[in-house]
Amino acid sequence: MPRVLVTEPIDPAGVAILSQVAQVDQRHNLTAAELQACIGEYDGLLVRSATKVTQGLITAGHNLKIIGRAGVGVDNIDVPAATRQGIVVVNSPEGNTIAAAEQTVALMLALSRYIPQANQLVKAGEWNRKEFLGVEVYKKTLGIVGLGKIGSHVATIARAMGMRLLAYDPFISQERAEQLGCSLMELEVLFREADYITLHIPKTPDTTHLINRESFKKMKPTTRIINCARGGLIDEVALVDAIKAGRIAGAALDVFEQEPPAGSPLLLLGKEVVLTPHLGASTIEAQSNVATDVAEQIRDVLLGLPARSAVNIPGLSAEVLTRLKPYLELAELLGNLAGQLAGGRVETLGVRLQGELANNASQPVVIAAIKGLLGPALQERVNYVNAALEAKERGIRVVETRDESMRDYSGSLVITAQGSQGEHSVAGALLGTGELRITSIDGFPISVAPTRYMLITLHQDMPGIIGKIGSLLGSFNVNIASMQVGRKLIRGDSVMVLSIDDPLPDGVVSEVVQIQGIQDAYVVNL
Ligand SMILES: NC(=O)c1ccc[n+]([C@@H]2O[C@H](COP(=O)([O-])OP(=O)(O)OC[C@H]3O[C@@H](n4cnc5c(N)ncnc54)[C@H](O)[C@@H]3O)[C@@H](O)[C@H]2O)c1
Ligand SMILES: O=C(O)CC[C@@H](O)C(=O)O
Repeated sequence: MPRVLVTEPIDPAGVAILSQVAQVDQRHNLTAAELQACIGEYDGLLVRSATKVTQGLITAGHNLKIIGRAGVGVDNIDVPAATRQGIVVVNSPEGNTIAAAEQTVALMLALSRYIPQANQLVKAGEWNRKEFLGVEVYKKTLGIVGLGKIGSHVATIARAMGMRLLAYDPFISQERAEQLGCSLMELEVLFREADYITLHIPKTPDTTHLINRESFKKMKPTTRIINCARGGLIDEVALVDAIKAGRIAGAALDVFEQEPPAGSPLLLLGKEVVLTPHLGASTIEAQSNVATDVAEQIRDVLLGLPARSAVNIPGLSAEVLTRLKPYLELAELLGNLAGQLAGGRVETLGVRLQGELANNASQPVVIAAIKGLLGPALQERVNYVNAALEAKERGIRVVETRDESMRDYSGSLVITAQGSQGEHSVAGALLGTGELRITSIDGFPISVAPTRYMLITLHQDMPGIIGKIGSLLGSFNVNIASMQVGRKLIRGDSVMVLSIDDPLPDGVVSEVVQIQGIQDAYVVNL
Protein backbone atom coordinates (compact mmCIF):
# COMPACT_ATOMS: atom_id res chain seq x y z
CA MET A 1 0.00 0.00 0.00
CA PRO A 2 1.38 3.47 -0.83
CA ARG A 3 2.25 5.77 2.06
CA VAL A 4 1.24 9.42 2.41
CA LEU A 5 2.76 11.82 4.91
CA VAL A 6 0.62 14.71 6.22
CA THR A 7 2.82 17.31 7.92
CA GLU A 8 0.22 19.86 9.06
CA PRO A 9 -3.28 19.61 10.53
CA ILE A 10 -5.92 19.01 7.86
CA ASP A 11 -9.64 18.32 8.02
CA PRO A 12 -10.39 14.66 8.87
CA ALA A 13 -12.39 14.38 5.63
CA GLY A 14 -9.08 14.56 3.74
CA VAL A 15 -7.47 11.87 5.89
CA ALA A 16 -10.49 9.60 5.33
CA ILE A 17 -10.16 9.96 1.55
CA LEU A 18 -6.42 9.25 1.59
CA SER A 19 -6.97 6.21 3.81
CA GLN A 20 -9.01 4.59 1.02
CA VAL A 21 -5.82 3.97 -0.95
CA ALA A 22 -2.85 4.65 1.30
CA GLN A 23 -1.35 4.30 4.73
CA VAL A 24 -1.58 7.84 6.10
CA ASP A 25 0.94 9.13 8.65
CA GLN A 26 0.03 12.44 10.31
CA ARG A 27 3.26 13.83 11.75
CA HIS A 28 2.71 17.51 12.44
CA ASN A 29 5.74 18.66 14.35
CA LEU A 30 8.62 17.25 12.37
CA THR A 31 11.74 19.37 12.19
CA ALA A 32 13.22 19.96 8.74
CA ALA A 33 15.91 17.34 9.51
CA GLU A 34 13.36 14.76 10.67
CA LEU A 35 11.26 15.37 7.57
CA GLN A 36 14.31 15.02 5.35
CA ALA A 37 15.21 11.75 7.06
CA CYS A 38 11.81 10.10 6.61
CA ILE A 39 10.51 11.50 3.30
CA GLY A 40 12.12 8.70 1.26
CA GLU A 41 9.55 6.27 2.69
CA TYR A 42 6.58 8.13 1.21
CA ASP A 43 4.73 8.10 -2.12
CA GLY A 44 2.72 11.23 -1.33
CA LEU A 45 3.20 14.35 0.79
CA LEU A 46 0.39 16.66 1.93
CA VAL A 47 1.27 20.08 3.35
CA ARG A 48 -0.27 23.46 4.14
CA SER A 49 1.75 26.69 4.18
CA ALA A 50 4.21 26.02 7.00
CA THR A 51 6.14 23.05 5.57
CA LYS A 52 9.01 24.14 3.34
CA VAL A 53 9.22 21.64 0.51
CA THR A 54 12.72 22.46 -0.65
CA GLN A 55 14.82 21.02 -3.45
CA GLY A 56 16.77 19.01 -0.85
CA LEU A 57 13.58 17.51 0.55
CA ILE A 58 12.33 16.67 -2.92
CA THR A 59 15.62 14.98 -3.83
CA ALA A 60 15.40 12.92 -0.65
CA GLY A 61 11.81 12.02 -1.55
CA HIS A 62 12.87 9.55 -4.21
CA ASN A 63 9.57 7.62 -3.96
CA LEU A 64 7.33 10.70 -4.14
CA LYS A 65 4.75 10.73 -6.89
CA ILE A 66 2.69 13.66 -5.68
CA ILE A 67 2.91 16.67 -3.39
CA GLY A 68 -0.42 18.18 -2.36
CA ARG A 69 -0.85 21.70 -1.01
CA ALA A 70 -4.07 22.03 0.99
CA GLY A 71 -4.59 25.63 -0.13
CA VAL A 72 -3.80 27.94 -3.04
CA GLY A 73 -0.24 29.25 -2.78
CA VAL A 74 2.49 26.78 -3.74
CA ASP A 75 5.29 29.21 -2.93
CA ASN A 76 6.43 26.95 -0.07
CA ILE A 77 7.06 24.17 -2.61
CA ASP A 78 9.99 24.13 -5.03
CA VAL A 79 7.76 23.32 -8.01
CA PRO A 80 10.58 23.33 -10.62
CA ALA A 81 12.51 20.79 -8.52
CA ALA A 82 9.39 18.61 -8.24
CA THR A 83 8.83 18.90 -11.99
CA ARG A 84 12.40 17.85 -12.75
CA GLN A 85 11.88 14.80 -10.56
CA GLY A 86 8.57 13.98 -12.26
CA ILE A 87 6.48 14.65 -9.16
CA VAL A 88 2.98 16.05 -9.65
CA VAL A 89 2.21 19.11 -7.53
CA VAL A 90 -1.47 19.80 -6.85
CA ASN A 91 -3.29 22.50 -4.93
CA SER A 92 -6.83 23.57 -4.18
CA PRO A 93 -7.27 26.73 -6.23
CA GLU A 94 -10.78 27.57 -5.04
CA GLY A 95 -11.34 25.80 -1.73
CA ASN A 96 -10.47 28.79 0.47
CA THR A 97 -11.39 31.72 -1.79
CA ILE A 98 -14.41 32.77 0.27
CA ALA A 99 -12.58 32.32 3.58
CA ALA A 100 -9.66 34.52 2.47
CA ALA A 101 -11.96 37.19 1.02
CA GLU A 102 -14.05 37.31 4.19
CA GLN A 103 -10.92 37.51 6.35
CA THR A 104 -9.77 40.45 4.21
CA VAL A 105 -13.02 42.31 4.76
CA ALA A 106 -12.97 41.42 8.46
CA LEU A 107 -9.45 42.86 8.72
CA MET A 108 -10.47 46.01 6.87
CA LEU A 109 -13.34 46.60 9.30
CA ALA A 110 -11.31 45.61 12.36
CA LEU A 111 -8.64 48.09 11.30
CA SER A 112 -11.18 50.86 10.70
CA ARG A 113 -12.96 50.38 14.03
CA TYR A 114 -10.09 49.21 16.26
CA ILE A 115 -12.08 46.13 17.22
CA PRO A 116 -9.19 43.93 18.48
CA GLN A 117 -7.78 46.68 20.70
CA ALA A 118 -11.21 47.71 22.03
CA ASN A 119 -12.04 44.10 22.79
CA GLN A 120 -8.79 43.69 24.68
CA LEU A 121 -9.44 46.75 26.86
CA VAL A 122 -13.03 45.82 27.69
CA LYS A 123 -11.81 42.39 28.76
CA ALA A 124 -9.20 44.09 30.90
CA GLY A 125 -12.01 45.92 32.71
CA GLU A 126 -11.60 49.29 30.95
CA TRP A 127 -14.32 51.33 29.30
CA ASN A 128 -12.57 53.81 27.02
CA ARG A 129 -14.77 55.06 24.16
CA LYS A 130 -12.76 58.16 23.18
CA GLU A 131 -9.71 56.12 22.22
CA PHE A 132 -11.49 54.30 19.46
CA LEU A 133 -13.03 56.80 17.09
CA GLY A 134 -13.06 54.88 13.84
CA VAL A 135 -13.71 55.55 10.16
CA GLU A 136 -16.40 54.21 7.83
CA VAL A 137 -15.64 52.26 4.70
CA TYR A 138 -18.85 53.45 3.02
CA LYS A 139 -18.05 55.67 0.01
CA LYS A 140 -14.31 55.15 0.56
CA THR A 141 -12.05 54.00 -2.26
CA LEU A 142 -10.71 50.46 -2.13
CA GLY A 143 -7.71 49.67 -4.34
CA ILE A 144 -7.57 45.95 -5.11
CA VAL A 145 -4.20 44.69 -6.29
CA GLY A 146 -4.86 41.35 -8.00
CA LEU A 147 -8.37 40.79 -9.30
CA GLY A 148 -8.29 36.99 -9.34
CA LYS A 149 -10.54 34.71 -7.34
CA ILE A 150 -10.10 36.30 -3.92
CA GLY A 151 -9.72 39.86 -5.19
CA SER A 152 -12.96 39.46 -7.17
CA HIS A 153 -14.89 38.23 -4.16
CA VAL A 154 -13.53 41.08 -2.05
CA ALA A 155 -14.73 43.43 -4.80
CA THR A 156 -18.23 41.95 -4.65
CA ILE A 157 -18.48 42.35 -0.87
CA ALA A 158 -16.89 45.82 -0.84
CA ARG A 159 -19.22 47.00 -3.58
CA ALA A 160 -22.19 45.91 -1.48
CA MET A 161 -20.78 47.98 1.38
CA GLY A 162 -20.87 51.07 -0.84
CA MET A 163 -17.16 51.35 -1.60
CA ARG A 164 -15.71 52.77 -4.81
CA LEU A 165 -13.47 50.15 -6.41
CA LEU A 166 -10.15 50.54 -8.20
CA ALA A 167 -8.09 47.60 -9.38
CA TYR A 168 -4.62 46.89 -10.65
CA ASP A 169 -4.12 43.57 -12.42
CA PRO A 170 -2.24 43.54 -15.75
CA PHE A 171 -3.66 40.11 -16.58
CA ILE A 172 -7.36 40.94 -16.27
CA SER A 173 -9.52 42.39 -19.02
CA GLN A 174 -11.27 45.72 -18.78
CA GLU A 175 -14.54 43.88 -19.34
CA ARG A 176 -14.02 41.56 -16.35
CA ALA A 177 -13.06 44.49 -14.13
CA GLU A 178 -16.18 46.39 -15.22
CA GLN A 179 -18.38 43.37 -14.44
CA LEU A 180 -17.05 43.57 -10.90
CA GLY A 181 -17.62 47.31 -10.72
CA CYS A 182 -13.87 48.07 -10.68
CA SER A 183 -11.96 50.69 -12.61
CA LEU A 184 -8.71 49.20 -13.86
CA MET A 185 -5.72 51.51 -13.50
CA GLU A 186 -1.99 51.72 -13.09
CA LEU A 187 -0.57 50.86 -9.70
CA GLU A 188 0.80 54.37 -9.14
CA VAL A 189 -2.66 55.89 -9.64
CA LEU A 190 -4.22 53.33 -7.33
CA PHE A 191 -1.61 54.19 -4.67
CA ARG A 192 -2.54 57.87 -4.91
CA GLU A 193 -6.31 57.46 -4.86
CA ALA A 194 -7.08 54.55 -2.55
CA ASP A 195 -8.21 54.91 1.07
CA TYR A 196 -7.72 51.18 1.50
CA ILE A 197 -5.34 48.98 -0.46
CA THR A 198 -5.76 45.22 -0.38
CA LEU A 199 -3.36 42.70 -1.93
CA HIS A 200 -4.48 39.51 -3.67
CA ILE A 201 -1.54 38.48 -5.81
CA PRO A 202 0.91 35.58 -5.63
CA LYS A 203 4.40 36.14 -4.30
CA THR A 204 6.89 35.95 -7.16
CA PRO A 205 10.23 37.65 -7.82
CA ASP A 206 8.21 40.39 -9.59
CA THR A 207 5.80 40.99 -6.73
CA THR A 208 8.24 40.80 -3.83
CA HIS A 209 8.21 44.20 -2.08
CA LEU A 210 5.69 45.46 -4.61
CA ILE A 211 4.72 47.82 -1.80
CA ASN A 212 7.94 49.51 -0.75
CA ARG A 213 9.31 52.76 0.64
CA GLU A 214 8.61 54.61 -2.64
CA SER A 215 5.02 53.32 -2.74
CA PHE A 216 4.22 54.74 0.70
CA LYS A 217 5.35 58.18 -0.45
CA LYS A 218 2.54 58.17 -3.04
CA MET A 219 -0.23 57.19 -0.62
CA LYS A 220 -2.53 59.43 1.43
CA PRO A 221 -1.90 59.77 5.17
CA THR A 222 -5.32 58.18 5.68
CA THR A 223 -4.55 55.08 3.60
CA ARG A 224 -4.84 51.68 5.28
CA ILE A 225 -3.29 48.54 3.81
CA ILE A 226 -4.51 44.96 4.13
CA ASN A 227 -2.38 41.97 3.19
CA CYS A 228 -4.14 38.64 3.34
CA ALA A 229 -2.16 37.22 0.41
CA ARG A 230 1.53 36.59 1.06
CA GLY A 231 4.24 37.90 3.35
CA GLY A 232 6.96 39.69 1.43
CA LEU A 233 4.61 41.56 -0.90
CA ILE A 234 5.10 44.51 1.46
CA ASP A 235 8.52 45.65 2.67
CA GLU A 236 7.76 45.38 6.39
CA VAL A 237 10.58 47.66 7.53
CA ALA A 238 9.34 50.40 5.19
CA LEU A 239 5.78 49.76 6.37
CA VAL A 240 6.71 50.22 10.02
CA ASP A 241 8.57 53.45 9.18
CA ALA A 242 5.61 54.73 7.13
CA ILE A 243 3.16 54.07 9.96
CA LYS A 244 5.45 55.57 12.60
CA ALA A 245 5.96 58.68 10.43
CA GLY A 246 2.19 59.03 9.86
CA ARG A 247 2.74 58.62 6.14
CA ILE A 248 -0.13 56.11 6.10
CA ALA A 249 -2.82 55.37 8.70
CA GLY A 250 -2.32 51.70 9.34
CA ALA A 251 -2.14 48.11 8.19
CA ALA A 252 -3.86 44.80 8.80
CA LEU A 253 -1.69 41.79 8.06
CA ASP A 254 -2.49 38.12 8.02
CA VAL A 255 0.82 37.12 6.44
CA PHE A 256 4.42 38.09 7.17
CA GLU A 257 7.88 38.06 5.66
CA GLN A 258 8.75 35.55 8.37
CA GLU A 259 6.06 33.45 9.99
CA PRO A 260 5.71 33.71 12.91
CA PRO A 261 7.02 37.32 12.88
CA ALA A 262 9.04 36.89 16.05
CA GLY A 263 11.02 40.04 16.89
CA SER A 264 9.37 42.09 14.12
CA PRO A 265 9.00 45.82 14.87
CA LEU A 266 5.41 45.41 13.69
CA LEU A 267 4.63 43.78 17.02
CA LEU A 268 5.54 47.00 18.85
CA LEU A 269 3.10 49.22 16.94
CA GLY A 270 -0.18 50.32 18.50
CA LYS A 271 -3.76 50.38 17.34
CA GLU A 272 -2.70 51.30 13.78
CA VAL A 273 -1.99 47.64 13.10
CA VAL A 274 -4.06 44.49 13.32
CA LEU A 275 -2.17 41.24 12.99
CA THR A 276 -3.52 37.70 12.59
CA PRO A 277 -1.51 34.46 12.36
CA HIS A 278 -2.15 33.45 8.71
CA LEU A 279 -5.82 32.72 9.32
CA GLY A 280 -7.10 33.57 5.83
CA ALA A 281 -8.03 29.98 5.08
CA SER A 282 -8.96 29.02 8.61
CA THR A 283 -12.66 28.35 8.42
CA ILE A 284 -14.35 25.02 8.92
CA GLU A 285 -15.72 25.22 5.39
CA ALA A 286 -12.44 26.14 3.70
CA GLN A 287 -10.46 23.51 5.57
CA SER A 288 -12.96 20.85 4.62
CA ASN A 289 -12.91 22.05 0.98
CA VAL A 290 -9.12 22.14 0.58
CA ALA A 291 -8.47 18.89 2.44
CA THR A 292 -11.08 17.05 0.38
CA ASP A 293 -9.94 18.63 -2.87
CA VAL A 294 -6.26 17.79 -2.40
CA ALA A 295 -6.80 14.37 -0.81
CA GLU A 296 -8.98 13.33 -3.76
CA GLN A 297 -6.24 14.35 -6.16
CA ILE A 298 -3.56 12.46 -4.22
CA ARG A 299 -5.83 9.40 -4.16
CA ASP A 300 -6.42 9.68 -7.92
CA VAL A 301 -2.75 10.08 -8.80
CA LEU A 302 -1.82 7.11 -6.61
CA LEU A 303 -4.46 5.14 -8.52
CA GLY A 304 -2.90 6.22 -11.83
CA LEU A 305 -5.63 8.74 -12.65
CA PRO A 306 -5.07 12.40 -13.59
CA ALA A 307 -5.14 15.25 -11.08
CA ARG A 308 -7.66 18.00 -11.78
CA SER A 309 -5.62 20.89 -10.34
CA ALA A 310 -2.03 19.96 -11.02
CA VAL A 311 0.17 23.04 -11.18
CA ASN A 312 2.97 21.40 -13.18
CA ILE A 313 1.05 19.24 -15.67
CA PRO A 314 -2.00 20.13 -17.77
CA GLY A 315 -5.10 19.28 -15.77
CA LEU A 316 -7.55 17.11 -17.67
CA SER A 317 -11.14 16.42 -16.83
CA ALA A 318 -12.04 12.73 -16.63
CA GLU A 319 -14.23 13.21 -19.71
CA VAL A 320 -11.43 14.71 -21.82
CA LEU A 321 -8.98 12.12 -20.56
CA THR A 322 -11.26 9.22 -21.50
CA ARG A 323 -11.49 10.67 -25.02
CA LEU A 324 -7.77 11.40 -25.32
CA LYS A 325 -6.33 8.34 -23.56
CA PRO A 326 -5.97 6.15 -26.67
CA TYR A 327 -4.37 9.06 -28.53
CA LEU A 328 -1.92 9.55 -25.65
CA GLU A 329 -0.93 5.90 -26.04
CA LEU A 330 -0.63 6.39 -29.79
CA ALA A 331 1.49 9.53 -29.40
CA GLU A 332 3.80 7.82 -26.92
CA LEU A 333 4.19 4.82 -29.19
CA LEU A 334 4.90 6.91 -32.28
CA GLY A 335 7.32 9.19 -30.39
CA ASN A 336 9.20 6.11 -29.24
CA LEU A 337 9.20 4.57 -32.75
CA ALA A 338 10.29 7.78 -34.49
CA GLY A 339 13.10 8.24 -31.96
CA GLN A 340 14.36 4.69 -32.45
CA LEU A 341 14.31 5.06 -36.24
CA ALA A 342 16.12 8.39 -36.04
CA GLY A 343 18.76 6.96 -33.68
CA GLY A 344 21.40 9.33 -32.35
CA ARG A 345 20.52 12.72 -30.94
CA VAL A 346 17.11 14.07 -31.90
CA GLU A 347 17.11 17.84 -32.40
CA THR A 348 13.54 18.46 -33.52
CA LEU A 349 10.39 16.54 -32.75
CA GLY A 350 7.47 17.30 -35.04
CA VAL A 351 3.97 16.49 -33.82
CA ARG A 352 1.24 16.83 -36.42
CA LEU A 353 -2.33 16.46 -35.19
CA GLN A 354 -4.82 15.57 -37.89
CA GLY A 355 -8.59 15.25 -38.20
CA GLU A 356 -10.56 15.41 -34.94
CA LEU A 357 -7.31 15.47 -32.97
CA ALA A 358 -6.51 18.88 -34.44
CA ASN A 359 -9.50 20.32 -32.57
CA ASN A 360 -8.58 18.81 -29.23
CA ALA A 361 -6.49 19.96 -26.28
CA SER A 362 -3.15 19.14 -27.90
CA GLN A 363 -0.74 19.72 -25.05
CA PRO A 364 -1.12 16.27 -23.42
CA VAL A 365 -0.73 14.57 -26.83
CA VAL A 366 2.48 16.50 -27.51
CA ILE A 367 3.77 15.66 -24.03
CA ALA A 368 2.96 11.98 -24.64
CA ALA A 369 4.99 12.07 -27.88
CA ILE A 370 7.95 13.60 -26.03
CA LYS A 371 7.62 10.99 -23.29
CA GLY A 372 7.70 8.28 -25.96
CA LEU A 373 10.77 9.82 -27.60
CA LEU A 374 12.71 10.07 -24.35
CA GLY A 375 11.41 6.81 -22.86
CA PRO A 376 14.17 4.53 -24.21
CA ALA A 377 16.85 6.80 -22.74
CA LEU A 378 15.23 7.87 -19.50
CA GLN A 379 12.96 4.88 -18.77
CA GLU A 380 10.67 5.55 -15.80
CA ARG A 381 12.46 8.83 -15.00
CA VAL A 382 10.43 10.56 -17.73
CA ASN A 383 6.72 11.04 -17.18
CA TYR A 384 3.92 13.43 -18.07
CA VAL A 385 5.15 15.93 -15.47
CA ASN A 386 8.75 16.34 -16.58
CA ALA A 387 8.74 15.28 -20.25
CA ALA A 388 8.50 18.82 -21.69
CA LEU A 389 11.19 20.09 -19.32
CA GLU A 390 13.48 17.12 -20.09
CA ALA A 391 13.11 17.85 -23.82
CA LYS A 392 13.83 21.53 -23.28
CA GLU A 393 16.89 20.80 -21.19
CA ARG A 394 18.18 18.51 -23.94
CA GLY A 395 17.67 21.26 -26.51
CA ILE A 396 14.99 19.31 -28.38
CA ARG A 397 12.76 21.68 -30.33
CA VAL A 398 9.15 20.56 -30.35
CA VAL A 399 7.12 21.76 -33.33
CA GLU A 400 3.38 21.23 -33.26
CA THR A 401 1.21 21.50 -36.39
CA ARG A 402 -2.43 20.78 -37.06
CA ASP A 403 -4.51 19.74 -40.04
CA GLU A 404 -8.22 19.54 -39.39
CA SER A 405 -9.00 18.71 -43.00
CA MET A 406 -7.16 15.36 -42.97
CA ARG A 407 -9.97 12.80 -42.84
CA ASP A 408 -8.37 9.43 -43.69
CA TYR A 409 -9.01 8.39 -40.05
CA SER A 410 -11.15 10.29 -37.55
CA GLY A 411 -7.93 11.37 -35.85
CA SER A 412 -4.36 10.63 -36.71
CA LEU A 413 -0.88 11.71 -35.74
CA VAL A 414 2.37 12.14 -37.59
CA ILE A 415 5.52 12.23 -35.48
CA THR A 416 8.80 13.27 -37.05
CA ALA A 417 12.16 12.93 -35.36
CA GLN A 418 14.97 14.85 -36.97
CA GLY A 419 18.47 14.63 -35.62
CA SER A 420 22.13 13.96 -36.06
CA GLN A 421 21.49 10.83 -38.16
CA GLY A 422 18.72 12.12 -40.39
CA GLU A 423 14.96 12.37 -40.25
CA HIS A 424 12.22 9.76 -39.93
CA SER A 425 8.50 10.18 -39.68
CA VAL A 426 5.83 7.76 -38.57
CA ALA A 427 2.08 8.13 -38.66
CA GLY A 428 -0.57 6.34 -36.67
CA ALA A 429 -4.28 6.26 -36.04
CA LEU A 430 -6.97 4.48 -34.06
CA LEU A 431 -9.25 1.92 -35.63
CA GLY A 432 -12.97 2.05 -34.90
CA THR A 433 -12.31 -0.72 -32.35
CA GLY A 434 -9.87 1.56 -30.53
CA GLU A 435 -6.82 -0.49 -31.60
CA LEU A 436 -3.65 1.41 -32.51
CA ARG A 437 -2.25 1.19 -36.01
CA ILE A 438 0.99 2.44 -37.50
CA THR A 439 -0.26 3.82 -40.80
CA SER A 440 2.94 4.95 -42.46
CA ILE A 441 6.69 4.97 -42.05
CA ASP A 442 8.68 7.66 -43.86
CA GLY A 443 5.64 8.29 -46.03
CA PHE A 444 5.23 4.61 -47.12
CA PRO A 445 1.66 3.55 -46.40
CA ILE A 446 1.22 0.47 -44.17
CA SER A 447 -1.24 -0.74 -41.57
CA VAL A 448 0.62 -2.49 -38.80
CA ALA A 449 -0.47 -3.32 -35.26
CA PRO A 450 2.52 -2.33 -33.08
CA THR A 451 4.21 -5.20 -31.28
CA ARG A 452 6.96 -5.41 -28.67
CA TYR A 453 9.73 -6.41 -31.11
CA MET A 454 9.96 -5.31 -34.73
CA LEU A 455 12.45 -5.26 -37.56
CA ILE A 456 11.91 -2.48 -40.08
CA THR A 457 13.76 -2.27 -43.38
CA LEU A 458 13.98 0.32 -46.11
CA HIS A 459 14.64 -1.51 -49.35
CA GLN A 460 14.18 -1.71 -53.07
CA ASP A 461 10.98 -3.57 -53.98
CA MET A 462 12.25 -6.57 -56.01
CA PRO A 463 11.43 -10.26 -56.38
CA GLY A 464 12.93 -12.55 -53.72
CA ILE A 465 13.93 -9.95 -51.17
CA ILE A 466 11.22 -10.89 -48.65
CA GLY A 467 12.20 -14.56 -48.95
CA LYS A 468 15.85 -13.76 -48.31
CA ILE A 469 15.05 -11.85 -45.11
CA GLY A 470 12.70 -14.64 -43.99
CA SER A 471 15.41 -17.29 -44.52
CA LEU A 472 18.03 -15.20 -42.76
CA LEU A 473 15.83 -14.70 -39.69
CA GLY A 474 14.97 -18.42 -39.78
CA SER A 475 18.68 -19.25 -39.67
CA PHE A 476 18.89 -17.23 -36.44
CA ASN A 477 15.82 -19.09 -35.09
CA VAL A 478 13.76 -15.86 -35.15
CA ASN A 479 10.03 -16.46 -35.51
CA ILE A 480 8.16 -13.91 -37.66
CA ALA A 481 4.64 -13.18 -36.36
CA SER A 482 3.59 -10.90 -39.23
CA MET A 483 5.08 -9.06 -42.15
CA GLN A 484 3.92 -6.13 -44.22
CA VAL A 485 5.38 -4.15 -47.09
CA GLY A 486 4.52 -0.58 -47.95
CA ARG A 487 5.50 0.99 -51.24
CA LYS A 488 4.60 3.97 -53.35
CA LEU A 489 5.72 2.53 -56.70
CA ILE A 490 6.04 -1.02 -57.98
CA ARG A 491 9.74 -1.95 -57.74
CA GLY A 492 10.47 1.38 -56.14
CA ASP A 493 11.68 2.21 -52.63
CA SER A 494 9.66 0.37 -49.99
CA VAL A 495 9.40 -0.28 -46.29
CA MET A 496 9.00 -3.69 -44.67
CA VAL A 497 7.78 -4.18 -41.10
CA LEU A 498 8.32 -7.57 -39.49
CA SER A 499 6.80 -8.30 -36.10
CA ILE A 500 8.87 -10.88 -34.34
CA ASP A 501 8.20 -12.93 -31.24
CA ASP A 502 11.49 -12.38 -29.41
CA PRO A 503 14.24 -9.78 -29.24
CA LEU A 504 16.42 -9.92 -32.34
CA PRO A 505 19.75 -11.66 -31.60
CA ASP A 506 22.95 -9.63 -31.98
CA GLY A 507 24.44 -9.67 -35.44
CA VAL A 508 21.19 -10.15 -37.40
CA VAL A 509 20.87 -6.55 -38.54
CA SER A 510 24.41 -6.39 -39.86
CA GLU A 511 23.61 -9.44 -42.01
CA VAL A 512 20.21 -8.07 -43.11
CA VAL A 513 21.82 -4.92 -44.51
CA GLN A 514 24.17 -7.12 -46.58
CA ILE A 515 21.19 -8.47 -48.57
CA GLN A 516 21.11 -6.93 -52.02
CA GLY A 517 18.43 -4.23 -52.27
CA ILE A 518 18.27 -3.51 -48.50
CA GLN A 519 19.08 0.14 -47.88
CA ASP A 520 18.73 0.19 -44.11
CA ALA A 521 17.39 -1.91 -41.26
CA TYR A 522 16.24 -0.92 -37.80
CA VAL A 523 15.57 -2.97 -34.69
CA VAL A 524 12.66 -1.47 -32.78
CA ASN A 525 11.67 -2.50 -29.26
CA LEU A 526 8.44 -0.89 -28.12
N1 LIG B 1 -3.97 34.32 3.90
C1 LIG B 1 -4.34 33.15 3.49
O1 LIG B 1 -4.49 32.23 4.28
C2 LIG B 1 -4.58 32.91 2.04
C3 LIG B 1 -5.61 32.05 1.66
C4 LIG B 1 -5.81 31.83 0.30
C5 LIG B 1 -5.01 32.45 -0.63
N2 LIG B 1 -4.00 33.25 -0.22
C6 LIG B 1 -3.16 33.96 -1.19
O2 LIG B 1 -3.95 34.95 -1.84
C7 LIG B 1 -3.38 35.25 -3.10
C8 LIG B 1 -4.44 35.34 -4.17
O3 LIG B 1 -5.08 34.10 -4.33
P1 LIG B 1 -6.18 33.87 -5.48
O4 LIG B 1 -6.79 32.54 -5.20
O5 LIG B 1 -7.06 35.05 -5.59
O6 LIG B 1 -5.24 33.76 -6.72
P2 LIG B 1 -5.65 34.01 -8.26
O7 LIG B 1 -4.60 33.31 -9.05
O8 LIG B 1 -7.07 33.67 -8.50
O9 LIG B 1 -5.46 35.58 -8.45
C9 LIG B 1 -4.22 36.21 -8.45
C10 LIG B 1 -4.36 37.43 -9.35
O10 LIG B 1 -3.15 38.16 -9.25
C11 LIG B 1 -2.89 38.71 -10.53
N3 LIG B 1 -1.49 39.07 -10.58
C12 LIG B 1 -0.42 38.27 -10.76
N4 LIG B 1 0.71 39.00 -10.74
C13 LIG B 1 0.32 40.30 -10.57
C14 LIG B 1 1.03 41.52 -10.47
N5 LIG B 1 2.37 41.56 -10.56
N6 LIG B 1 0.33 42.63 -10.28
C15 LIG B 1 -1.02 42.61 -10.18
N7 LIG B 1 -1.76 41.49 -10.29
C16 LIG B 1 -1.08 40.34 -10.47
C17 LIG B 1 -3.29 37.63 -11.49
O11 LIG B 1 -3.57 38.14 -12.77
C18 LIG B 1 -4.55 37.09 -10.82
O12 LIG B 1 -5.70 37.72 -11.33
C19 LIG B 1 -2.32 34.17 -3.33
O13 LIG B 1 -1.07 34.71 -2.99
C20 LIG B 1 -2.68 33.12 -2.32
O14 LIG B 1 -1.58 32.32 -1.97
C21 LIG B 1 -3.78 33.51 1.10
O1 LIG C 1 -2.81 26.52 4.98
C1 LIG C 1 -3.31 27.60 5.31
O2 LIG C 1 -4.05 27.72 6.28
C2 LIG C 1 -3.03 28.84 4.48
C3 LIG C 1 -3.43 28.68 3.07
C4 LIG C 1 -3.19 29.90 2.22
O3 LIG C 1 -2.04 30.56 2.53
C5 LIG C 1 -3.24 29.55 0.76
O4 LIG C 1 -2.40 30.02 -0.01
O5 LIG C 1 -4.15 28.81 0.38
